[in-house]
Amino acid sequence: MVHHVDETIVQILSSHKVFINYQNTIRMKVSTTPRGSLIVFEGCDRSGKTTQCAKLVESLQAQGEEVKLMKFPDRTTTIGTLINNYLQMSQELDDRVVHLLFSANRWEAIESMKKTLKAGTTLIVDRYAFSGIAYSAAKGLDLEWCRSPDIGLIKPDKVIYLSVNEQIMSERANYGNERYEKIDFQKRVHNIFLQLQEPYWQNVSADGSIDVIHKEINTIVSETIRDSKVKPLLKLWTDGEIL
Ligand SMILES: Nc1ncnc2c1ncn2[C@@H]1O[C@H](COP(=O)(O)OP(=O)(O)OP(=O)(O)O)[C@@H](O)[C@H]1O
Ligand SMILES: Cc1cn([C@H]2C[C@H](O)[C@@H](COP(=O)(O)O)O2)c(=O)[nH]c1=O
Repeated sequence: MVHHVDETIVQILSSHKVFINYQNTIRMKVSTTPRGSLIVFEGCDRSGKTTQCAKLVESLQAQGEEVKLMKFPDRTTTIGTLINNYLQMSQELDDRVVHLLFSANRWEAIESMKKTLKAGTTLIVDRYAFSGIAYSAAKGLDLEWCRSPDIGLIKPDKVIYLSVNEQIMSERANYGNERYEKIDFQKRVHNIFLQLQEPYWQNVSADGSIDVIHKEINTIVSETIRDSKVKPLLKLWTDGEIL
């Protein structure tokens, strides 16, 4: 039994889920690992997401963080293969069908994401549910209809939105090869992304050099990882904790 535990010690212990009761005695000790953070990158095509995700993973690893990179769509699964064929225009699908496939492609990853985060590994994710809404709503589908299949996924700790001038993006390598890579369509996508922003979003202007953008992102993400360690994992767009 411990009496009159110092405030600093109380804070350190509670961040590791060791609780002190009202008499300042140690009540319970559950030795759980602090969780990893869910960091999502969003933006239009060729805004630099993949480049920045790779640099971030490299620098976090160099700082000693456990970190894993993921990407949506994950084109390696059966659902991902259908999506890939659609994006490369070798297959036509109804807009609603492909929207639901993109969402299903995220749901098929949820158990592994949950396990990874709970084990203390930070996930860096290249596109998530916000792309799902932005691209489908830009085709004219109802925005709230587009949101509904992704309700209950894991809520990100931070969404980093990379914004780049559409003309600059269109001049980047291989632009135009896939279905959505047209300037007017990307402008509509960008406007919908702006409507989706919530307090946990951070806009980063990505017109500048790769290294300058990386430095800004690194600062944002280091703070997020530090702050989210003791927060519960929440569900996206609905109340509740991910158990
Ligand atoms: N800040 C930058 N300045 C100049 N070129 C860049 C910058 N960031 C990325 N690029 C280049 O632009 C191209 C697209 O970058 P990247 O693949 O990272 O974008 P993306 O957002 O992941 O694209 P997509 O969503 O279309 O797959 C690449 O050739 C990359 O080297
Ligand atoms: C996740 C997701 C993506 N899209 C669109 C956005 C891009 O045009 C492609 C994916 O391209 P990437 O180079 O692999 O990033 O798919 C979408 O329409 N809906 C989604 O949910």
